[in-house]
Amino acid sequence: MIQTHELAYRYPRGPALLFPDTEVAQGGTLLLQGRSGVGKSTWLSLVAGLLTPSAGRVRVAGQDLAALRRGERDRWRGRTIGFLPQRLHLSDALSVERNLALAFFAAGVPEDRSAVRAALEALDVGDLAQRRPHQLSGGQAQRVALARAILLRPRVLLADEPTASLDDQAAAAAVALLRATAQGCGASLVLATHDARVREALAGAQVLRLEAAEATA
Ligand SMILES: Nc1ncnc2c1ncn2[C@@H]1O[C@H](COP(=O)(O)OP(=O)(O)OP(=O)(O)O)[C@@H](O)[C@H]1O
Repeated sequence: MIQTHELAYRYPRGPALLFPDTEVAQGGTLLLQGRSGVGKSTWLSLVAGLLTPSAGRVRVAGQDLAALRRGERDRWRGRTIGFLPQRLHLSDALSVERNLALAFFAAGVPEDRSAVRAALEALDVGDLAQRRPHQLSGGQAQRVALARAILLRPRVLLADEPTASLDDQAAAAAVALLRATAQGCGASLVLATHDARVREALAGAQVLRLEAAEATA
């Protein structure tokens, strides 16, 4: 479940953004739409607790984010949010398996190697566990990043432009995979995209369309 109320964010040397109120049910799918620069990535970062709102409130899986102290917020995020960023942020210094293991460290919970193996198997990349990320194709790297995102069975799965660099077939597969993966762990799914193919694939899903509306505060 995600709820936002009068949410706004002002970048120190950038625009002030004001977001429409939103409610996404647990297990629901939200398409976050709007042209480039309108604030989709910012909205995702606010919901993930990576940015602190200038005004308004965010509640995710029953937790009011403003009630969390900084250190608590990082652990909360590690346990609650699965994030598939635009740039995948996999470390080439570590094997695929060790990249996933970092998620336990970030969440402050004991490492569980069998869960790492299970997540990689679920995304059909179990045989790549010992490779380094630079030895993977783009699609394989995305699957690995998705395996990392669901490793701790998040309540919310956030994906930022997951089809941006994919051809039609791969884009359809990525959307289907995200949906199935979110359903598999009962997570709410948010896809930020301006890709018409995703809109078509998820016709009927809840939509939040962001417009270029600057806050006056
Ligand atoms: N660190 C920053 N400092 C100042 N301005 C920023 C910063 N990050 C983003 N912005 C600005 O905030 C606005 C929203 O950016 P954001 O990345 O959220 O948009 P977006 O809708 O995700 O764009 P895209 O579709 O191109 O990824 C843009 O005008 C951007 O230039």
